[in-house]
Amino acid sequence: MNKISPQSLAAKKAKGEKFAVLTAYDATFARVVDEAGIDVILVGDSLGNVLQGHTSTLPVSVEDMCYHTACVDRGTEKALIVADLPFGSYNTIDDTLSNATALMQSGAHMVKLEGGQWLCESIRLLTERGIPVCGHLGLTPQSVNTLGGFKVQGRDEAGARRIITDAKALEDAGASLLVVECVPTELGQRLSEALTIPVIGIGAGPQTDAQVLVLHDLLGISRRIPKFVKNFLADAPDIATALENYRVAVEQGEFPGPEHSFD
Ligand SMILES: Nc1nc(=O)c2c([nH]1)NC[C@@H]1CN(c3ccc(C(=O)N[C@@H](CCC(=O)O)C(=O)O)cc3)CN21
Ligand SMILES: CC(C)C(=O)C(=O)O
Ligand SMILES: [Mg+2]
Repeated sequence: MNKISPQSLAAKKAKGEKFAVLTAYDATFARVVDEAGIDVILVGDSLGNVLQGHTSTLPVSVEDMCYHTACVDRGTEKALIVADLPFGSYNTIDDTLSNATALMQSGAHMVKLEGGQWLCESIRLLTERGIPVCGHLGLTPQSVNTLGGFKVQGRDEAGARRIITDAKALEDAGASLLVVECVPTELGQRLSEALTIPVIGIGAGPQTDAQVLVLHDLLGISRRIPKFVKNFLADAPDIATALENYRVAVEQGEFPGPEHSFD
């Protein structure tokens, strides 16, 4: 049984303690991430980019996600495992419940889905059935074709208000965590203040309750490196130390800096 829970993460926020989240997709990296003291491992659909070589997350299947979640589960002792529901796997309530069940039976402790108010009924049903939920707002990569690219979201006041309204709706529906991707620093701060549940930022500035990065980006081996990424292996002797340095930098509020944030 993992030692980190939605409740222990909520308690950290209540005490003003920040925590680190990192992706992993296999047992060996999951073990190294777990041993670095990182509280949450995200089995992200970013595996479509970093493992499969696609230019988006859209081709990733539920089968792919279950396979990698099971691999990560075998390498993890302490961390909470969150698995992405991939593109097209939560279009209907029935699909949402059966695909989330498959991820949980593969070893996930929580599922993540991208979107706002339209997801509230799904989130209510999932939590009623014992499946904790992480929301994902701001730049939602599964919607890259409707967004018109990987662009910063919530730059104007109306857009920022829409994201805050969505975030409160997800929390009210029962979400335990919220990822916010690529929004201005000020909006990252407003979201963290507006919500009781921990807000995990990626390109959302230093004021969020937690930070997440893609493992291969942090190690400096990804094809394209977004602005919000820091290569932690550049100043470390090995991968284990790089991951520990990332965790400490997040916990102490030293990462991300202004050079990794949008204003
Ligand atoms: N390797 C990897 N890292 C990620 O962070 C990641 C993935 N893959 N795949 C899924 C999504 C896609 N993500 C992305 C991809 C590109 C940008 C990007 O190019 N952002 C611009 C912002 C442009 C603007 O100012 O509007 C940047 O400069 O970082 C951001 C997030 C985040 N996720
Ligand atoms: C970038 C993070 C938040 C994600 O959703 C993923 O890795 O798929
Ligand atoms: Mg994802």
